[in-house]
Amino acid sequence: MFDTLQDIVRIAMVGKYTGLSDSYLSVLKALLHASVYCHRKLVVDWVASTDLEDSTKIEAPDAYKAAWNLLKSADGILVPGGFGDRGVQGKILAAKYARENNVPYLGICLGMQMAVVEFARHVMNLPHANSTEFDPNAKTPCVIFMPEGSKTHMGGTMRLGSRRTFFKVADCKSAKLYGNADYVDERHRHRYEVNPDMVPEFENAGLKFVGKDESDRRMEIIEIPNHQYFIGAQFHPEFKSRPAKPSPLFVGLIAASSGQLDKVLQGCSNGHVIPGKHQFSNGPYTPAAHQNTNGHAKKLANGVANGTYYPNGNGVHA
Ligand SMILES: NC(=O)CC[C@H](N)C(=O)O
Repeated sequence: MFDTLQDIVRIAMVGKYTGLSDSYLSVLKALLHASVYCHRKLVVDWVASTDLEDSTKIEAPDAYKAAWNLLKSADGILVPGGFGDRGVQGKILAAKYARENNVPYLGICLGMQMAVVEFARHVMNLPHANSTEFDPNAKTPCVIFMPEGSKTHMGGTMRLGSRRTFFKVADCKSAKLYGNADYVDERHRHRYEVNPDMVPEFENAGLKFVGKDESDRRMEIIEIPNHQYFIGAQFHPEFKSRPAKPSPLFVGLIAASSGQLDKVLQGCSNGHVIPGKHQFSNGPYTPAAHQNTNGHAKKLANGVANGTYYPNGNGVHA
């Protein structure tokens, strides 16, 4: 199927490239599933985020030029999840470029958090905005350590696994892509989150938090409504993408990057949901159901410690 596709869609994937991690491979597969759905031949240009940074311009001007050329010739930009501060500035620059030039953008986990920092710095004029992951004493902490976590017990306190996101804005792009669902269960893996106290400021400036958790205090999906496709998710939609069930947010990215978003969104509101539309028939967590489906007791323990856990039985822990 892939080999018969002619029209190319070019996605710049901006990350750290010191060896491909499993999570990048999942993102790659999710891009592929969505591209086949949109009848496009996927070309992924790997852009090392450090190469976009000013320091590279001086130290390795050719790498800097090559990275920016790749970014600028992409139809869409994806910034995946990650940990550690190397290359973070480059991710912020990629989000800025996408936002300012109306280029489709999908930010996943760290890619969403950096889009929030970028928006604070350059739209809201808050030059000291940062995540406390990268500056624990940030003057404007717009991404903060999750209160229920513990800095001294890293492994066990990550917010992990399937959690529920409730759509707060009915006519936003992401809700439509998910088939106008009221909520969706997706997988998580993070320790930091958008500072809920800054949400009204962000929303007044035009960054909308269209998906939140059940507490309404944890931000799950961002959108810039007047941009062609600028979406960030705190969760990892790539983990539930399958060849015949592409992830809706990835379909949105590829559709926007190949001039098909309106058609896809129209299809969604006419009831033609993307085959990847997630199963919503799952009840809230029960230990027996969870253990019967996959038996990952360790993940279960983490999940329960950090709030409500929603198994959904369709490959959540695959
Ligand atoms: N998976 C990720 O991208 C994690 C993002 C960020 N490092 C956090 O812990 O919240």
